[in-house]
Amino acid sequence: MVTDVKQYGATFKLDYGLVYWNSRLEHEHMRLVSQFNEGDTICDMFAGIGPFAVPAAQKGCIVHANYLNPNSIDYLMINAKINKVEDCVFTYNMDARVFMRRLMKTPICEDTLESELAVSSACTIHKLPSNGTTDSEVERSTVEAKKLLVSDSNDREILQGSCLNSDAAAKRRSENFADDRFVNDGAVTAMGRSKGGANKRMRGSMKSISNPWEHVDHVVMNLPASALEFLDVFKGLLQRKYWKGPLPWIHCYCFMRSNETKESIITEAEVTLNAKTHDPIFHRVRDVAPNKVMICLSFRLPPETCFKEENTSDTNDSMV
Ligand SMILES: C[S@@+](CC[C@H](N)C(=O)[O-])C[C@H]1O[C@@H](n2cnc3c(N)ncnc32)[C@H](O)[C@@H]1O
Repeated sequence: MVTDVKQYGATFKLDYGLVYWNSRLEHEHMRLVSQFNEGDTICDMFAGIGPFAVPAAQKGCIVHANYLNPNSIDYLMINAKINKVEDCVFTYNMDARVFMRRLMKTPICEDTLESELAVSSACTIHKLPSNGTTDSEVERSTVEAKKLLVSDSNDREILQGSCLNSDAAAKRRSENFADDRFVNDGAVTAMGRSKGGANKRMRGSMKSISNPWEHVDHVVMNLPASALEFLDVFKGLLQRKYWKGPLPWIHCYCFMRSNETKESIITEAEVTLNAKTHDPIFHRVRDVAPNKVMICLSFRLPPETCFKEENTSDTNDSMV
């Protein structure tokens, strides 16, 4: 059943039979987005139909939103369009670990700054991975995405519009912003495609756009049953020589059962990260069952986790 729901200023179209939606998370979506600033770069590893991604984009953030279920990505793109933020939301349809590794992959050639990002955007919905056929999860999700593409001509228009736009924007970002995160009005306007809405707002107000391998402000991980396990993706993910500014905040959702404590959850995260977190923030989201609460563990990514050693640059190629 297709229906429309509203969360604060955003409208979401969804089919309850095809996608995940939990209206009890409304306040949590808004709480987290309230921590983002205009111009921030956000990665949402488990984006669903966009309850973090769309309001973040409405706020003037650039959002890289990924999900394994192609039906959800379909609705995410529809919702980005409904809310007039399709130019700020880049969508990906692959396993979350593969997504992060591809997004953070540094330029193939430092001189041209040709980047894997364009490949990443292109291969998500309407193209096969360039030569990444070794990863069965990407392969599977891409095949599913291809099926989706031929299934409905109305959706196809939206899918292709969004993808083409993402590709063009990614290319422009490679050309214009690779050396300098701080861009002028004109460069940002060049990203805009539709009239009015968020784009109009962005023209006058957006301050910076970064290549994700250079800077990301927040990573959202809303997969409470196993997000803690996915923290391993950050090991050696970034290259110090490219990174600019502070490391990202990670917002990792998980369940805490009666036999667990705040300390045991943090320890589990730190074991996976292989590093200590500094002043992690522990937020209780909601009671899920008598002995189970959903929590959000937020912390800045420790440098010991994410920077590969300078002399192991080949690690970047072996990751995907
Ligand atoms: C709890 S939902 C969160 C959706 C959205 N962020 C929200 O708040 O409504 C997490 C979803 O992640 C998807 N998922 C599971 N494993 C995944 C993976 N390896 N990569 C990407 N998405 C995955 C599942 O389909 C699951 O429904």
